[in-house]
Formats: sequence, C-alpha cells, structure tokens
Amino acid sequence: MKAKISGNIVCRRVSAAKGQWKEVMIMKKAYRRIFTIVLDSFGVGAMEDSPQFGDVGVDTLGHISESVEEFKIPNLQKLGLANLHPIRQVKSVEKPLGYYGKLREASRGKDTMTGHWEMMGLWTKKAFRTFTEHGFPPELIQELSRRTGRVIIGNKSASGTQIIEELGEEEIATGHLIVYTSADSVMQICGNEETMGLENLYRYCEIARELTMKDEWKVGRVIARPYVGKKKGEFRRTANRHDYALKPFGKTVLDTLKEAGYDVISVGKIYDIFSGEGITEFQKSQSSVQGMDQTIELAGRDFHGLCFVNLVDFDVLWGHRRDPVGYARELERFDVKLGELMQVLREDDLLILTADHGNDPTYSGTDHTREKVPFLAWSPSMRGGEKLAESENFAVIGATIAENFQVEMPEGTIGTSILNKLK
Ligand SMILES: O=P(O)(O)O[C@H]1O[C@H](CO)[C@@H](O)[C@H]1O
Ligand SMILES: [Mn+2]
Ligand SMILES: [Mn+2]
Repeated sequence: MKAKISGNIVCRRVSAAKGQWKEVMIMKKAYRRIFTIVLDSFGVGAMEDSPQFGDVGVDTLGHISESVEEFKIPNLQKLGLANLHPIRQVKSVEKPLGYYGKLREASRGKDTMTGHWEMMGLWTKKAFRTFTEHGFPPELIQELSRRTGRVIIGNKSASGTQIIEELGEEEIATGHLIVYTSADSVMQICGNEETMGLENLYRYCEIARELTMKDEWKVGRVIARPYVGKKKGEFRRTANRHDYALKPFGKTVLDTLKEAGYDVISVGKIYDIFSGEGITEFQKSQSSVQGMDQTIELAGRDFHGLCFVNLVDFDVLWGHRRDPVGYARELERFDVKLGELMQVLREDDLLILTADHGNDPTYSGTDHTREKVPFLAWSPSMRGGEKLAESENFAVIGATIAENFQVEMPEGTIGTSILNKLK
C-alpha cells in the first residue's frame, strides 16, 4: 500500500476488485501539538560501529534490567518498550498502544549536541574535537590562565564528582581553577559557589568559550560546574550548572517551525543544546521529575507546535555515575509521570519518546556509550500500534514533525518522515 501526503490529504492506493488498484483520498488530520521527550542517554543496545567508539556490547536498557530485581514501568510497557527490547522483568504486550522502533545514529559522535541536532535534521559528519588523552594544549591553558588570572589545575579527563573530591580543597585554599574534560567535546570548569562565587565562575566560562571558538581548540561545550561544601566528602554539585554550547552548524527543523509561526517550547536543556536557535519559549528544570511536571502543565495549555523536552537526570545522576539501580528507579519515577501525561494528552496530540545516545551504567569508565535509541510514538487517537523498521538516523523525528506542520526540512538536512505510518 502506497501513500502520498499533500497538505492534509492522504492519497492512498488500495487494492480493488480483480487485482486492480484504485486511489482513494483520505483526510489526514495533522497533530496540533507534538511532544518530543528525550530521555537523555536511554540507549537500547550497541550500534554496529560501537567498537570504533571504544564501546563493546553496550546496552543501557538491557544492562539496567539485568542489574535490578524489580523494575516496574507499566506505561512504557504499554507503549511497546518490552516489544522493542527484551526486559527481564517486563513482558512484551500483545497489542502495544503505540508505534515502536529503534533509531541508529548517522553522525560521528555520541554526545548530547550531536544526538539532538541529528533529531532535528543535522548530520554531523566530522566529530567534534575531544581532548581526552592529554588534556587541553598548553597554549590554551596558558591563555585561559592569563585571562582569568588563575592557575589552572586538573586539565585531564575525569568524572566531575571525583575531580572535586580530588582538587576541591586545593581550589578553595589557593584560588586555582579546576578544568577537566571527558570523552565528549567539553571543557568543564568547576567553581565553589561560596569561595569563588557563581558570577566569577560564569565569567571564566565566557572567557573559555571565547578562546575555544578558535578552530584548533573548538570544543562543543564549555560547562560551568558549580559546587558547594568546604571539604572532601561534603562537596556537592548544584543545579546552577550552565552550558555554553556552539550554535548548530546549520538550520534545523526548529528554525523552520519558528519561522512559520509555530510554538517551539523547550523544557530542560533543549534551549542550551540549540543555543536558543529556533526556540520561542523555554523553561529550565531542576530535575527530570520536574521536567515532566512542566510538560504535563504545558499539555493543559493551548499551543500549536512542538514541545521539546530533555530529561537529563538519567544521564547526569545515574549513567555517568555508573549507578544502574539509580537509573532503574529514575525510569520508574518517569513512568509514573508518563502515565499522568498520557491522561491529559488530547486526541490531536502526538507523543514521541526517544534518547540522544547511550550511557550504559554497567560499562567501564564514566562516559557515554554509542548506542541505538528507542522511538516510541503514541497519540490518544491511535487504535493500537506496531513495530517500525529500524531507521538509519535520528532525523526521522524532525522530518515527521516537519511534515506534520507542513514546513520544509532546511536545505542540507537529512531525515525521512514516517508520519503516514502513524495511524
Ligand atoms: O562527569 P560529569 O562532570 O558529570 O560530566 C559529564 O557531563 C558532561 C556533560 O553532559 C559529559 O561530557 C560528562 O563529562
Ligand atoms: Mn545527553
Ligand atoms: Mn552526559
């Protein structure tokens, strides 16, 4: 059966009597609102090329389920998550409510920006530079030190919570500046809120952002990492983290939606990830549960367009910290909120759940893992769903959104819409 869509009319070829085909026109109602929720780092198994990224046999969802006794995610189950990927404690369902499939990442990378940008059509062919092996080059460090007036310490690849344990007391005593990186293209700068002050930390990060705009030093993000506490064992990072990201390297679906007059509402980190480009309104979140509450509240409001949500706790609190039990509990909390959201969504709403990369909490190290991500789509207007073919990129999401709202995919972007598959 073939279908072409133009405007809201679907032209479908159906088989008629005597082996003939006839074309029928069906009115397809466009969704008025699309909620796209990114469960940050919720991978569903290794990509074929994962070993090239140092990731062998990684599987965020699978290994979480193997690490816990109980795992209650009834709403994700109803949407078909256990049909998509076997889960020890959760049975697959005979009639999933929604459509489910896996998305592969076309871009060279496994970081947040690459993943989200690809969802909205951008194919990152050349990976952002990383500084994992030797830290940042001495010339950059000297320049940062000169401009901030502080000695730089750390300058290596590290886990954010471990490095403040290691160097926090030194920073407080001497006023030195802790700089570290990871397998992502990031320069992270720590600052004790009580002794350095947030304003100073943000100022240093702005300087770092300026310096790292240079081609050979270009990092995807500079991140301010404020923390509180006076001594080892007491240090705790605060929610005043701030990301200074590069702007997307091309136009995304968010831009075309905004230009066409639709609402593009960001919840959580989306605004930072796109440097505000293509966003009409934003709300930051203190936690993933709060992010879901904000989304539920937005669902009670009338808007026309996209609500794009990032829930980062899965990644920051559990994935990077290699805590599969914590990750499972976060998924359970999410599932409760998902149930509440599903209750308030309307017939002409579409919900898409996905992820931006993996972060297998049982894998070695503390970095992201190169994985496929889930795609779950549901609307109260659907009468059951089915399995979708694996998609070769995340941009299927942006393309589907663009087609729904009848806006162009910007030039140079990738992605094929599957709107006509969602019935
Ligand atoms: O170990 P922490 O500081 O949480 O850092 C993690 O957070 C960064 C940004 O999400 C990642 O690049 C990873 O390094
Ligand atoms: Mn991420
Ligand atoms: Mn991360």
